[in-house]
Amino acid sequence: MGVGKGTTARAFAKEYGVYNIDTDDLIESKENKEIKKIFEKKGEAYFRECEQQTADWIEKCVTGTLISCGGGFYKVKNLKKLGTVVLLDASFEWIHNRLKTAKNSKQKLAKRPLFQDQKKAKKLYGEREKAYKKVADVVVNVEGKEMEEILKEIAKKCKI
Ligand SMILES: Nc1ncnc2c1ncn2[C@@H]1O[C@H](COP(=O)(O)OP(=O)(O)OP(=O)(O)O)[C@@H](O)[C@H]1O
Ligand SMILES: O=C(O)C1=C[C@@H](O)[C@@H](O)[C@H](O)C1
Repeated sequence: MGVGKGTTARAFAKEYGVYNIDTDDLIESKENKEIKKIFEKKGEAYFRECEQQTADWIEKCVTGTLISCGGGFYKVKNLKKLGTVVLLDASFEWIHNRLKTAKNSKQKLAKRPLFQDQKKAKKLYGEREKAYKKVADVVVNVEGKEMEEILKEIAKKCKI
């Protein structure tokens, strides 16, 4: 969380004239509940089922679209059938530092149940780091880069 998936996806869509969708937004819309509430009322396992359903829908129905996803979405069974997987990479410290200074970061953190506790969040990052790199087709390090540079690198590496 917080590496900039949503912000980058929106900027990329604008620059390259494609549509973008976000799996967290799709789930909130389908469930008619914020993610925080889904975790509270139905639990994480239910949220993960929602992610798998979303992946199944994407596989069946979505083409030519940029998809930003939740931090745990990489675990869906059919990830590699959905398209080119781009990892926006940055260290935990860098992400955390930017979140501390970003103007909407308090709201952002409040919305994400798995990031309420910094120690636990760091542990989760450590557990996922290798798995993210394993599933990624393309890795773009975003630390200290301007958005323009990030977008160009994504486009070049994805041959767009
Ligand atoms: N290139 C950027 N320059 C400056 N601030 C940025 C940039 N990209 C993202 N941010 C800020 O960093 C924070 C996290 O970005 P964003 O919400 O896009 O992350 P995310 O990975 O989509 O998070 P989540 O998975 O929780 O939705 C936001 O406050 C956003 O405004
Ligand atoms: O990293 C995660 O597992 C999550 C990240 C968020 O984007 C949301 O998908 C949800 O809060 C879970």
